[in-house]
Amino acid sequence: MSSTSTSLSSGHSAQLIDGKAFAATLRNRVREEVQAFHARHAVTPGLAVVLVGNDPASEVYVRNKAIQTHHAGMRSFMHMLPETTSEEELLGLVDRLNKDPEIHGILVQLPLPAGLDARRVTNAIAPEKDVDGLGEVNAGRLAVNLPGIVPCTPLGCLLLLRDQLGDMTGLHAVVIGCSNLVGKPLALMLLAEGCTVSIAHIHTRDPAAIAREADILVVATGCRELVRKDWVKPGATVIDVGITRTTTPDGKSRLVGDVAFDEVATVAGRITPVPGGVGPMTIACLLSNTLAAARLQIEGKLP
Ligand SMILES: Nc1nc(=O)c2c([nH]1)NC[C@@H]1CN(c3ccc(C(=O)N[C@@H](CCC(=O)O)C(=O)O)cc3)C=[N+]21
Repeated sequence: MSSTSTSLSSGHSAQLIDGKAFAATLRNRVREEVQAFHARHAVTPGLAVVLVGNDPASEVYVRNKAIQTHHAGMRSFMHMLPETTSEEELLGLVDRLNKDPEIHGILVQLPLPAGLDARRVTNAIAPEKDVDGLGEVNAGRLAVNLPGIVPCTPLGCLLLLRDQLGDMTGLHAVVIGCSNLVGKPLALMLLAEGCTVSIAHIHTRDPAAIAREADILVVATGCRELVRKDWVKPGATVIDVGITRTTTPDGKSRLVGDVAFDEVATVAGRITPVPGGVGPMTIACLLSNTLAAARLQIEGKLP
């Protein structure tokens, strides 16, 4: 759905993958399903978001999450904790949220301030409430192809790719970046789709050469504009997960991705923009995961 050609003067120009429009469609579908769920069980799905410290960028995301959670007909519970919060206090909150029947999903915003063990906190979230899919139970279930809750950003990428490409069997997918949050789970999801998957990371000798083999190229490194035109096979589908905030010479704030968009769009077949690509899909998938978690807890099964 909703692809438009980028208006570049150069010969070949990529179709733009409109993540913002796709996310709006997904959020509407979640809202309808939340209504149907409420009609069956008289239960409103609830999402708890925990933010420790005051990182301004995180505060923006967290506020957006709360607004969109309400729009989807779900309840949102915000927990803003001071930078000085101890690990024991944070684990105590997670424990209370685990036991609270009004909460179906728990997300602890990352990164946590120095001194707090993110692995330990993430693992303390009950697996059936782990809407980020980052705990060992959900991560392990993904690795062995069992149903579970999968991380929001890779899920958003996968939904965009399925919508654009349909059956991906046999396509070569190259994922640049191997984080537990994005690259690694996405590589497993693409493998389950039947793709041949290569993962490039910080120690990869010639990432450009590997990227050039890709039918599907996903970039999740956090290195702004890492991927240039000569990294991309003509006609490839390019998904840009990176978001870096920069300031232009005239003092305006601007978001840039991990892909040099203007030049890559002249060779790629399809490409996601930043902003308006993967970012909005992440939040829409968080809402979808919260409903899935509520179904798992109330109906005993994942949708
Ligand atoms: N436990 C955890 N789970 C996360 O999923 C998580 C996290 N921690 N920490 C921070 C990152 C970042 N993240 C984004 C979500 C939406 C946009 C988004 O909507 N971006 C808009 C632009 C928003 C803007 O203008 O700033 C876009 O790309 O169009 C971006 C980034 C989720 N994260």
